[in-house]
Amino acid sequence: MSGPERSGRGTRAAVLGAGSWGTTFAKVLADAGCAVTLHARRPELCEAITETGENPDYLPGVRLPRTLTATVDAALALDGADVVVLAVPSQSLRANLTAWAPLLPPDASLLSLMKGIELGSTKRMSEVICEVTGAGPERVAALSGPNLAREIAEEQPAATVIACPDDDRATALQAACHTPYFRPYTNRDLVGCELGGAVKNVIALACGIAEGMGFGDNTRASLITRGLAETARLGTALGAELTTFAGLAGLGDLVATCSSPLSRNRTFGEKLGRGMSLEEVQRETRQVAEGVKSCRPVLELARAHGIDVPLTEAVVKVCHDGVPAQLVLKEIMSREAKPE
Ligand SMILES: NC(=O)C1=CN([C@@H]2O[C@H](COP(=O)(O)OP(=O)(O)OC[C@H]3O[C@@H](n4cnc5c(N)ncnc54)[C@H](O)[C@@H]3O)[C@@H](O)[C@H]2O)C=CC1
Ligand SMILES: O=C(CO)COP(=O)(O)O
Repeated sequence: MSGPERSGRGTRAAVLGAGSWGTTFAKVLADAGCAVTLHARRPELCEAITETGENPDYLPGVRLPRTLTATVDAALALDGADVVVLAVPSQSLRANLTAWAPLLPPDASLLSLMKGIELGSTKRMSEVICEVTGAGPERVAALSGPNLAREIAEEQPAATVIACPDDDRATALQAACHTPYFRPYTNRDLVGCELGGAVKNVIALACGIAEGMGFGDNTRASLITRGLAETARLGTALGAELTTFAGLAGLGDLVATCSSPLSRNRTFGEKLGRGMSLEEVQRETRQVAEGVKSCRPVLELARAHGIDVPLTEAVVKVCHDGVPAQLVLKEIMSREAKPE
């Protein structure tokens, strides 16, 4: 593996989705030496990025590399791309990708940045990508890890995982985004990495709810640890490797998201824990908090495989069934006593 200095040189990348993570990752790719085009939906955002060299809506104050260009034209962004990065909210992937699929270069690697499970189908994002585009699984990868966008945009050091069943593609993607501040590892366990990313958002909601109810570090550590246990139970039932959950896409991401005030999921949960209704919190939330929608398909997946996921169940009750957090807490704490 080459060093991080410009190891992406010669790679053309299209990033579809100019929100906080799409824009940040476009910067990472450009800093690694790739030629990057960022696709945004709104012309006024494209203009602002082009004119000011910043994304004022999602990353105010962060200078974007001059080599990064923005466009509303998806065909232009995708023309000649070796790497296509998908960075839209999970529940909007299918509709967006249906429009983009005819424009995808035939051999491009398709890299998902998304951390969610599709409502209705209970599919992981890589499964949706294969289904909509007809791409073979070897072309599809997911990037996941403790990667709060704002910190990475500020070039604070962090590591991540690129999961892909094809080793050569994983290594090429690793080179394309390796910078002095962003260190990607490869992994073959796509199921485990995607599931870790999706379920940690649900557990981060639980941590936020606990925070909003006034509880401290013991509660959060208990939720993180038992949350990891239920993620690993579900993941291994779906074919993931147990060791993935001890890695960056498991424990790493869970710790970062559950602890950080930058996390949208944790912040969303905190407002619920303080007594706001789902609708009230949704009204004042501009960016996506994936766990709010993904908690239901995660629970559905768990039930279909006979796996006990009490924390996910608790989050579904608070978010969608209108059960007061105090009552859900009482239920969780009085579950049957058992060995760890
Ligand atoms: N922000 C972060 O720190 C990280 C986010 N992620 C994941 O990356 C994915 C994208 O997240 P962000 O960029 O943070 O989201 P965001 O809410 O900041 O931006 C979403 C982007 O998708 C676009 N979009 C396209 N179709 C849309 C639709 N139908 N509804 C709403 N927006 C639509 C929006 O215009 C916007 O550019 C999510 O799955 C998230 O979990 C993963 C790691 C870090
Ligand atoms: O996935 C993330 C960090 O790795 C971002 O978490 P939030 O979506 O909760 O902000």
